[in-house]
Amino acid sequence: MLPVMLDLRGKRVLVVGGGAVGRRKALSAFSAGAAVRVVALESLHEEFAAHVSIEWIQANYHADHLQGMCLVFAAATPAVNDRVALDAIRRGVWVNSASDPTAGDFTLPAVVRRGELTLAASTGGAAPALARRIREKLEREFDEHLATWIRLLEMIRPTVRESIADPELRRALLDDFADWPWLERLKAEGEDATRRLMEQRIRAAAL
Ligand SMILES: C[C@@]1(CC(=O)O)C2=NC(=C\c3[nH]c(c(CCC(=O)O)c3CC(=O)O)Cc3[nH]c(c(CC(=O)O)c3CCC(=O)O)/C=C3\N/C(=C\2)[C@@H](CCC(=O)O)[C@]3(C)CC(=O)O)/[C@H]1CCC(=O)O
Ligand SMILES: NC(=O)c1ccc[n+]([C@@H]2O[C@H](COP(=O)([O-])OP(=O)(O)OC[C@H]3O[C@@H](n4cnc5c(N)ncnc54)[C@H](O)[C@@H]3O)[C@@H](O)[C@H]2O)c1
Repeated sequence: MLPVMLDLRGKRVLVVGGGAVGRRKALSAFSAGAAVRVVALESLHEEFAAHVSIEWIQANYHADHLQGMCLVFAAATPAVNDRVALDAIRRGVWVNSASDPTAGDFTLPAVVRRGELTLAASTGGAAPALARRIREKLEREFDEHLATWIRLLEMIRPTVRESIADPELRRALLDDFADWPWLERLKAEGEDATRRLMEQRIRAAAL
């Protein structure tokens, strides 16, 4: 399996099934920028009333629903999901089956997001409940300070590039800023103090 980060902006995504699983997948695809269409037997779920860009079609799934889609999540009953997976594979549309990890092209990992950082845990379908537990553990270990740290690193990187000509020194400094004691410092002293200290170190290295 190849882990990838998909940019779904401007891509059309179909979700078959509007239960808890289908809605979760529709929201994930929507958050990744996709134009999402849900096909389900029941009428529009209230959770989606706020998400006007998610189109909800109350219908029995038909292969025609795959027309123009680049990705499909089968999240209905196992029998329907099997059909969706077969139809999609036949048409060359990438498909995920919520009921059978082997039926489609990919499975979804449990995800933690911290600013620009994404942590994903997958057991490849062996133990989804364990993937969730690992996600919870990662959430505790990597809290919001990590997002701030990454933002700081992104911010000071151009300054390091501009101020330090020696590539060895530049690398050593960036490597040091990306080391764990800085996260501890950030937690203890806050963002402004940490940024000032980083800037001091850059000035000292530039001398
Ligand atoms: C990671 C996560 C992401 C997400 O869905 O967004 C995800 N499942 C999550 C949770 C979860 N799913 C289930 C439980 C109940 C406990 C249990 O059954 O173990 C829990 C735990 C809970 O909810 O606490 C039930 C379940 N899941 C699948 C089946 C069918 C089967 O395998 O037979 C059944 C049985 C259904 C039934 O029998 O009715 C299948 C899949 N679930 C996957 C992903 C893919 C493999 C991921 C991997 O193995 O790493 C895969 C193959 C397909 C896919 O969906 O891509 C999400 C964590 C979200 C979070 O972060 O909290
Ligand atoms: N991946 C996961 O995390 C995970 C977790 C639990 C369950 N599952 C699997 O995901 C699937 C969905 O789970 P759920 O709890 O959301 O189920 P659910 O019963 O709440 O929802 C099923 C949805 O499928 C729709 N549906 C059924 N037949 C259809 C058809 N012919 N055409 C269009 N829509 C149809 C229903 O209208 C409903 O919206 C199941 O197959 C289940 O085994 C996966």
